[in-house]
Amino acid sequence: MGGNETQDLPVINLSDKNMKPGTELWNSTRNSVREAMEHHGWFVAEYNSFPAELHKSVLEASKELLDLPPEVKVKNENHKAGHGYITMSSDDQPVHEGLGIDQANDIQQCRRFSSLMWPDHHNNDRFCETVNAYAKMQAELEQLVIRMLFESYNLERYTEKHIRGSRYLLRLLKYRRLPNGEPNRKFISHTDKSFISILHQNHITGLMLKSEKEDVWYPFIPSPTKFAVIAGDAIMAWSNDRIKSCYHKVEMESVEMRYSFGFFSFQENMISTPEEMVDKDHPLAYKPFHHDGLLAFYETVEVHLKAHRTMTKAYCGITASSSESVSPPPPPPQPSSSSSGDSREKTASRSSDAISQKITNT
Ligand SMILES: O=C(O)CCC(=O)C(=O)O
Ligand SMILES: [Fe+2]
Repeated sequence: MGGNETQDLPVINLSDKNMKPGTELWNSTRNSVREAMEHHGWFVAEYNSFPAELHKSVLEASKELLDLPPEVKVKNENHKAGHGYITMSSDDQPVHEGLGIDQANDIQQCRRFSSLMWPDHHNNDRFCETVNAYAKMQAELEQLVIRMLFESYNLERYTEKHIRGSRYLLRLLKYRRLPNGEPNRKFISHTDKSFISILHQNHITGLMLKSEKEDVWYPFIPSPTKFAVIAGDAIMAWSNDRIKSCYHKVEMESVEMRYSFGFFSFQENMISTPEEMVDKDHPLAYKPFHHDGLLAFYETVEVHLKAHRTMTKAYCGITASSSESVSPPPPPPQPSSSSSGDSREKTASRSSDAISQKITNT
């Protein structure tokens, strides 16, 4: 695991009604967000600007969905890796599963998804409305973080275009302890390939977040109003390495099921490092790139490299020899065959529990 563990999570309250742009409270919160992202690569948002029942209802919706038989869940095919059905098993038992709902903030996409999962049910409205309301709430939180971060770098002129070009993936995840009673450590340390990821969950612990500057693992303490906001590989490149993408993993020991909700933002516009991010201490480190191109590239690298953010450097990094001419890396293949909110290792075989891991659509 590496590093020590500590309990003092960096928590930032993002739901104060008085926190309007331009106020002192906004400015100090904005500065805390930037500081935490640069120091740790993540922070915990205390956020309650949504109906309290939404956490409960998205949890019920997840259970209902993930309880479907595997032959139904695999129907959620998506040519974008990590957007479909993901499963890992131990002793032939699924111990980790995830289903992605691409563009879940769009009700039509939720309807398309639910009619695939429940073709015989005429009434999927409740499921659709729940996941859609949940994704919209998460998108608001993500956009609040983007607004604050961009402003903290005096880059607010890019905010609206960035938000308009954002695409969101909601992934509903379920974890159980291994059949032999051992803790589930299948979800190994990795960085997400998103711009920003937001993780939220039920009451079962297990998520660990590594602090970039402290080299310490923090166990996330769940609550319905606590969200782990973490930097993905794309924001690392955009920020010219001022914000490093966050290594995180799941180690869960409970006999009770752990459910979590991953919300991942991706950028449709070309991503290029603003010149304000470059100075003599921070020479330009990345070429402009397409997010989908980065995701597609990650799909081509060897399994043991996928979890590592260093691959972003390999894709669009500027090395001493390439710094002379900054030409963008190739765009993604058409139609886009990219993506994923994560890049967990696909075949993390460990002799102790004979992991057999199957990932669909990745
Ligand atoms: O279950 C969690 O809390 C983590 C999920 C995650 O890291 C991912 O889906 O990339
Ligand atoms: Fe992740």
